[in-house]
Amino acid sequence: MLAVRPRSFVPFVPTPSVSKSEVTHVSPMARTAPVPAATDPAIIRNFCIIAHIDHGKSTLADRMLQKTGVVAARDMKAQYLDRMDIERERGITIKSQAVRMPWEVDGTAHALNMIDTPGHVDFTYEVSRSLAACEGAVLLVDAAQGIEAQTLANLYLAMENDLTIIPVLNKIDLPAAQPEKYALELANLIGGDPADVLRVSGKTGEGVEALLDKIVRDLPAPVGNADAPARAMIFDSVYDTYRGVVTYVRVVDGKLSPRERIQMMSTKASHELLEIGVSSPEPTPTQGLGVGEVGYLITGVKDVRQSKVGDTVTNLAKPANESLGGYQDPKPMVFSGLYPLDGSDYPALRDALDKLQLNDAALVYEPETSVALGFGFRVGFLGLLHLEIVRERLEREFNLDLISTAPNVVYEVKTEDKKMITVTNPSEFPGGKILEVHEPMVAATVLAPNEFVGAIMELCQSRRGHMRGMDYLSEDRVELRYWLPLAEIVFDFFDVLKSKTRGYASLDWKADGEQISDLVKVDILLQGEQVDAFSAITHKDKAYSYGVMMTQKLRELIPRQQFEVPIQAAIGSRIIARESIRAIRKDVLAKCYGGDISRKRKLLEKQKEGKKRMKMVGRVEVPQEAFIAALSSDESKDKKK
Ligand SMILES: Nc1nc2c(ncn2[C@@H]2O[C@H](COP(=O)(O)OP(=O)(O)OP(=O)(O)O)[C@@H](O)[C@H]2O)c(=O)[nH]1
Repeated sequence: MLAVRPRSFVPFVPTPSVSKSEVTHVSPMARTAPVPAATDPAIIRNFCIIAHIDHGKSTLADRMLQKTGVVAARDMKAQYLDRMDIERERGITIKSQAVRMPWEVDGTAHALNMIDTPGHVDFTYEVSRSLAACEGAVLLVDAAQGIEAQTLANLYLAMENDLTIIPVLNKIDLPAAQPEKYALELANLIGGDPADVLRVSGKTGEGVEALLDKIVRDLPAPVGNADAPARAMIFDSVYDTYRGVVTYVRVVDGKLSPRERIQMMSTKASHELLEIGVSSPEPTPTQGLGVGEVGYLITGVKDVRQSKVGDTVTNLAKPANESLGGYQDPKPMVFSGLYPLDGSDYPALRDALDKLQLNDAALVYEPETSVALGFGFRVGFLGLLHLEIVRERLEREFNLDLISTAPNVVYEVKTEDKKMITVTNPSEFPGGKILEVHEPMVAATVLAPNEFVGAIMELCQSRRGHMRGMDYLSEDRVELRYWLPLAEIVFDFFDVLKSKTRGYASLDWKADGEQISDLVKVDILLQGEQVDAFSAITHKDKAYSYGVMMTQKLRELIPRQQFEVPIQAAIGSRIIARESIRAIRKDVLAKCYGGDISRKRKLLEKQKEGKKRMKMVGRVEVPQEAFIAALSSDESKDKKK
């Protein structure tokens, strides 16, 4: 599937505390001499670390930075490469970074370029581009957990890119580690001898030097044509407040030099190379980047959409004929409406989205209005994690209070006159006769101990899944493959899976075609008026339960009014569920007793404030909290993934 992820606004300024002299000084051994300039491809090794989430990639990467002397121990903060605050808090890697590290083997100084990759399924495209920039991959597996779904998914991606794989077991310091068992599992998976599986601890540093040696010895050096027109692949592109967009590239052929003009092959846009250099790990300008080298470019462009992940950079004066291929535009998979709680924040929300987009090529949005929620935006995301991150940043960095509508996937609807309509919002679902509704599908892989096979099958079946296969990875671990509708998997599937398997199952999925399904739009009516924010597209068999769930929930959330309020769920004009809120008589006089005018005024002020928070839907007053509570059911469920 496709992906580019949100970027940080972290200033790209060298840290004064890591000066060059210190770097050599702190080096733990003589093997970490400074990387020579103008590198001969024979001494370069480009690799990445691939792993299931939480298996310890970032910790190992940190330890490598320390062992190679590029970061002094005292400057080491946990997860040096995960710069974004949200990343640190959640302990996940969202953006990838490339770092150059010196490492000497048999008296020869080598330059190791390590590309840290994100692990979440929303950002798989990022992983695949990072892999394409490497010759080898360290396949890292937690020695207390064994192979998980993303271990497999990433391994397959690495194999598709013809990478040399170095299998490594991490966390061997843990008392629960079972290196023998999992070395065998790994060896069965990729072939080879279990004794060749390296054992390391990112935490204590044990085995890390042996791993660096193995990277130098086992991985092939990059090959390319130094005399050909330049071709470099963009594998990351980050917006920086001071310098504009910083683009990370891997040079395949030719050379890129400072001050020359370069061209982006997909858009044909040309830019001047203001600066070119390598990260070690702070940016260090160089006289250019040659075959096999990994580094950064600064051209002064202000928007990452002008420098997209997967695109090929070439010289404008001597352009290459063919791009490196594999370029895809990021495609949003999940849409949600974002509305400011306070209507007057609408321009601020628009400005904030504009700013975030500078740094996130995958973020798309357009204005939308809702009867219930007022002015807002329909925003497209790569997945729920992407949605949460964007929302959190809008709230945190731009101080906005937001309501988001229940997320939905994109449907293609064929109407009676054979027109195909793309529906990103349930309210766009056409009313008349519908011939077909196409929904996006995913190929999902679940890994779990075999005692849970029954529970997993039951869950996938209830989510309209089609089984595609099942394999035993070892005697007690099974891999199940399903074809499932994206809409069924993207929201709470992982949570339910975890609870049904006591946390032992892991999940990975990628977009895989579409299917025609029996889908309908369920509307929610209050006092006979449709509330657009609550409409949903569901499978026909699930429409009734959605209707009942939503009407019951709203009955609890909406305060009693002075008249009876029917809450109905309907498919077209057919009512499928109904609840009603009984009437109350509001004793307005009770608030005004006593003669003190200031007290009366205070009461009036309070009432006015209360009214402000009410949204009028027809004649029914719906407190904003009811919208939030009703819409929040599907949110924040993807966190643990
Ligand atoms: N005991 C022990 N714990 C480790 C080791 N390596 C990592 N951890 C812990 O495992 C957890 C996950 O480590 P990370 O480095 O954040 O894992 P990651 O794979 O980078 O995770 P993402 O960035 O979310 O993909 C952290 O709590 C680490 O402290 C190790 O060698 N031994």
